[in-house]
Amino acid sequence: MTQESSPPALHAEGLTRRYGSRLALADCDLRIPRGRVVGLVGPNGAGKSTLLQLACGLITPTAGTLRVLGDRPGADAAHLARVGFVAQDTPVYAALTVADHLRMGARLNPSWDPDLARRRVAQVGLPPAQRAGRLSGGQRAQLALTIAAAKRPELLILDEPAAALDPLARDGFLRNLMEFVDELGATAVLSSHLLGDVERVCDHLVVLAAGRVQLAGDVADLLARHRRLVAPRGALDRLGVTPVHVASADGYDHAVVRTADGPPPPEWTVEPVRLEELVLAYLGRATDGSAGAVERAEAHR
Ligand SMILES: Nc1ncnc2c1ncn2[C@@H]1O[C@H](COP(=O)(O)OP(=O)(O)OP(=O)(O)O)[C@@H](O)[C@H]1O
Repeated sequence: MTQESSPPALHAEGLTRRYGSRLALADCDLRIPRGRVVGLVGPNGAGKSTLLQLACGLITPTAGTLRVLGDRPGADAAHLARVGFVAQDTPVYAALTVADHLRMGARLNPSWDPDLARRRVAQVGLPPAQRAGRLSGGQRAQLALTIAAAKRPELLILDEPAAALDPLARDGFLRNLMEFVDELGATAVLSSHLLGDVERVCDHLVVLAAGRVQLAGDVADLLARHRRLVAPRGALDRLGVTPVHVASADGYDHAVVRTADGPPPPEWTVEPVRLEELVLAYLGRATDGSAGAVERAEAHR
């Protein structure tokens, strides 16, 4: 089966999760194809960790369905082995050494790749005899990534893995992540508040806000489907389309619109939209309460 013909990495239909009376995810439909590096972005409390924990089988949906690699998340040990997870605080066992972690990984995971683990530990300079409690935040993140990747998962899920790292450590971490994904031929889903990181490594984007999917699709398609219009303030009223979002500055309106809304009037300056602007436009729209239909760019590859 090719990556395109195999079941999607993640397929949610009407996915809903409540914590008591709090609605963390509301009726989400989402289809993430395989072979992508997916950026999951959204403000605090948007439901990102909830979605990732559902995908790992750590929690179950209140309503709706979620299929991961074609199966119920955490359906059995074999399915668990196909998914690697690096949780938000990149947890490791403080009293165990780096080498202990690798030994434990080998015992617990049938598909463990000892060569990959040893090679990566050496490459990122993790001292095997060092207790994990004495590693820096960046080193702990590298160890957690190494353990998740040495399972040789088909899907690697990372919840804000680089949040606590300095720019240099983050750069190294992301480079490593990309090498892993290439080497494993895996799909990766990472949540992040750092849009620069998402822009750098992700080719698929999911924007969540208030527990709902606001935007989803391959980055190239999403960028091609939107543009930025700039015109003197007030001209927008004559445009006759509903922009995704408008920001005003220095007497000008900057509107992010869908290309499907037709050609812009001649007095408008048309510019390509950047990923950060696109994300902010959809988040702004969700915050304004003007969110309408979810925007999706279906994957073509
Ligand atoms: N165990 C829990 N018990 C109760 N409410 C929870 C629990 N976990 C999450 N929530 C609530 O669900 C909503 C979504 O939380 P979630 O952690 O999924 O958001 P997030 O997008 O990952 O946020 P952040 O970017 O701050 O990590 C929030 O309102 C949060 O308070």
